Amino acid sequence: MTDKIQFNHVSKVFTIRDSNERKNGIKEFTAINNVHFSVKVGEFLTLVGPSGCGKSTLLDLLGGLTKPTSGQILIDGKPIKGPGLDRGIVFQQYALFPWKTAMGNIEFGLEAKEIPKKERTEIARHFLALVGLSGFENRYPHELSGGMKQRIAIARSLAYEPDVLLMDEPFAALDAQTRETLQTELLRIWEKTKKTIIFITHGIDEAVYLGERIAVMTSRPGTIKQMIQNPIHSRNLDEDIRSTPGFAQARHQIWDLLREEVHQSQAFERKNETA
Ligand SMILES: Nc1ncnc2c1ncn2[C@@H]1O[C@H](COP(=O)(O)OP(=O)(O)OP(=O)(O)O)[C@@H](O)[C@H]1O
Repeated sequence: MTDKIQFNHVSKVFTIRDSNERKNGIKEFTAINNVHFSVKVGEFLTLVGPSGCGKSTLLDLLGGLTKPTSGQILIDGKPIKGPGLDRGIVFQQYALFPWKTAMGNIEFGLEAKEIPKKERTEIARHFLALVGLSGFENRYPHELSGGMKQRIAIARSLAYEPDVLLMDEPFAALDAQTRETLQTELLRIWEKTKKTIIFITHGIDEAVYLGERIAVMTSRPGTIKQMIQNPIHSRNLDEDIRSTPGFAQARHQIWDLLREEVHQSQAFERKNETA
């Protein structure tokens, strides 16, 4: 399989204001350092790491919302120049337009592609059905549950047919039961659509349940500590995979890798709190 995405030794340094610094009150802060990995066409990669290790920065770079300080990110062999309709992004907060209905929200991305109204409606209906929300076409976001809103956000991202779906802790704000249901639905959608997915999470269980491969990140500055081929990924979605010994083993392996990173990240946060 060919590479869809390549991170070639990517680093991102932010400049931040700091009154204790001599250099005009400006300090440099390395958020991610020398990140180097690739993702195959149609692959589902989960990225797990401690708080503040640069997960969202990495996704923002992929989305073209910000640029690397050094290194290069390629999609289909070409450097990313900015945001594009080839990449759909789903954030933790649903980011739906409150004044648009479910259909209106899904159709939004299609308007940018200048797809005629009739076709837009057909496509939106198709993706509403794909996320299990047929019948909710005319509901406004405030009339939907958190899980439903996130399904709409996923449908909206899929509707304009991006090759790549970038997901930044999309289920973090949901209750445990809804989260597990949506995780299974996301896998079904992925099997049907064959999108390349990069999914960021704090949760080890979520990373193991979803990822074909799991990238474990170090604490700040974030880099890839280890890339793990998930031994339990090919399975029947109706099976209770979370209770299998393979799942427990993968979970344990990742926790072993993360433990030290989480402690470092917490120590950094405490130090900054008292500074
Ligand atoms: N625009 C910015 N300017 C300055 N610093 C930034 C900026 N964006 C992020 N950072 C810093 O870079 C580091 C990485 O942030 P990022 O949000 O990518 O981490 P994260 O792993 O997604 O965190 P969390 O798991 O808590 O959501 C943090 O210390 C953050 O404060």
